Amino acid sequence: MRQAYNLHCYIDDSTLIENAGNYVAQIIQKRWTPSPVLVLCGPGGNGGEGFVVAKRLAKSGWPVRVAVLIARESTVAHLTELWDGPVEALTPAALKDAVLVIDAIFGTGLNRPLGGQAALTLACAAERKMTIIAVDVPSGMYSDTGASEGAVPCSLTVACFHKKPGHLLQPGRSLCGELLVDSSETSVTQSAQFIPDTFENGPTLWVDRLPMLQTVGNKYTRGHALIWGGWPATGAARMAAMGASRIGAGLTTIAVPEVALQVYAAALTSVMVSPVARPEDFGRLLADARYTGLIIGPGAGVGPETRAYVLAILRTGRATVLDADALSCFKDDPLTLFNAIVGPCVLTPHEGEFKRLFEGLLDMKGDKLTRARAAAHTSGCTIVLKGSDTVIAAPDGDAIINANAPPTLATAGAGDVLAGIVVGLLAQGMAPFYAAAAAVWLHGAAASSYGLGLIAEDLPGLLPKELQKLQKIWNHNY
Ligand SMILES: NC(=O)C1=CN([C@@H]2O[C@H](COP(=O)(O)OP(=O)(O)OC[C@H]3O[C@@H](n4cnc5c(N)ncnc54)[C@H](O)[C@@H]3O)[C@@H](O)[C@H]2O)[C@@H](O)CC1
Ligand SMILES: Nc1ncnc2c1ncn2[C@@H]1O[C@H](COP(=O)(O)OP(=O)(O)O)[C@@H](O)[C@H]1O
Ligand SMILES: [K+]
Repeated sequence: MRQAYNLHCYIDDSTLIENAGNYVAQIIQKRWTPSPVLVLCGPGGNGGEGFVVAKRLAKSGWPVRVAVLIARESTVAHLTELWDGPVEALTPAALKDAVLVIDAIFGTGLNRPLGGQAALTLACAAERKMTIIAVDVPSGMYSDTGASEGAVPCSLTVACFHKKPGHLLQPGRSLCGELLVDSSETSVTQSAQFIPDTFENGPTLWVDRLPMLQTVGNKYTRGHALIWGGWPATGAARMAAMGASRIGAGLTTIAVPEVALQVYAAALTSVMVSPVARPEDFGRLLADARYTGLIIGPGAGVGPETRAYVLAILRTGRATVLDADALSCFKDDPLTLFNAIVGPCVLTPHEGEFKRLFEGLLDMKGDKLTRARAAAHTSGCTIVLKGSDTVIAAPDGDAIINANAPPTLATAGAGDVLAGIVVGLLAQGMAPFYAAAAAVWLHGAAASSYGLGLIAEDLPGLLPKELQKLQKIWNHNY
């Protein structure tokens, strides 16, 4: 499983360069009819792959020109041998009549902003709306982080050997355009020697850990999710409850302040409501060990009451999700929160909430993967740092990047449903890191299946179809 999802590692080897270049050329030949190609080659392995692309296309009769960033004598000797045709200087003038521009300037070796003629030429190609095909990564994009210093949007990126984090993290993912991966036998064999700690989210990572129904089970054996329901924003907890129920929690209860009882009760049917008149009532509820997954935050409100309920929940040591206001209310005192965490816990912040909680503790200028990992380490929790490139990070350093979420999820309440899905899986006994990853993926898949016009209320009802698809994978594998 780990090998298949390796997102790190680069092998500087001429056989691999030859294979990668040939793969890119094959893709180009499959997708385009012979047309004028300009291959932009840098001084390292990426440039070497460019030479191989040029050689292969030229051999097939394509009109190919090659432009190099620095004099051929200065590039790595064994790479220049890959192309024995003429070369031009890599400047905007080289673009001339090219129809396809192959960006083989820099790959994973980039360690500073793209500048000079390389940046000018790519910017000029982008401005002229030429078709740009990136070899491995768009030059100027950092493969470890997806950050860009000078990269331009490409039509197609052909990742060599395997995906890197930058192919999935923004803005890198958007800059890549369509992404294809060279999964040839050699590349898979070569990357198998690495032990990765960063994965792309997908069922392979967690399908065998999903809760399975037992023929002789009852609703209690499927777990009981308890949600703190705030007031007056009651919709948030109700959406979380529907997420928890649809993902399979046998029972879902919302604990609500008495003032809100009628609102909640009138709006719910299978989800139960339990009134809490005084803080002690909530303590009594929590003492019932049949609540196997607890969540607080959606619509909870930011204030001392929410803080007190968060700490009461954490004292149980049971599997917990802290979302939204449960995070924001510890803005000035995050260590009190982290010190109180003694059991399995998932934090699901969006960037705003993340900043509130971790600003004084972590370097906020770091990339998303690094920040999520550092937050997981600092808090001792699984972190779900949300967005179009949600990162799920575990305290032990493993991290998963999610890439299946459509932008229709940028709608009020989508995060509340996600938090509910996570707690629903926790309540059924799934471990936090995998529950978080499965929830994020199912949330993205559900939203994708709907298309435009999605609102948060739609999401829970879309989960059954996605679960049924996963069951087919599970049945096939096990
Ligand atoms: N129907 C309902 O009852 C709803 C209730 N909600 C609840 O409303 C409360 C406030 O939630 P909000 O999410 O509005 O949070 P907040 O109001 O706490 O934070 C939003 C602020 O953070 C900033 N921010 C920075 N990066 C952001 C990002 N990537 N995504 C979102 N905001 C970002 C925004 O600019 C904004 O100023 C929570 O309790 C939430 O559960 C919302 O979920 C919406 C639906
Ligand atoms: N542009 C986007 N593309 C994909 N997913 C997104 C995008 N914007 C937000 N999301 C997802 O939608 C959800 C929004 O959650 P959140 O910001 O907490 O909103 P709310 O509090 O309104 O529920 C998260 O799961 C987030 O990852
Ligand atoms: K490149």
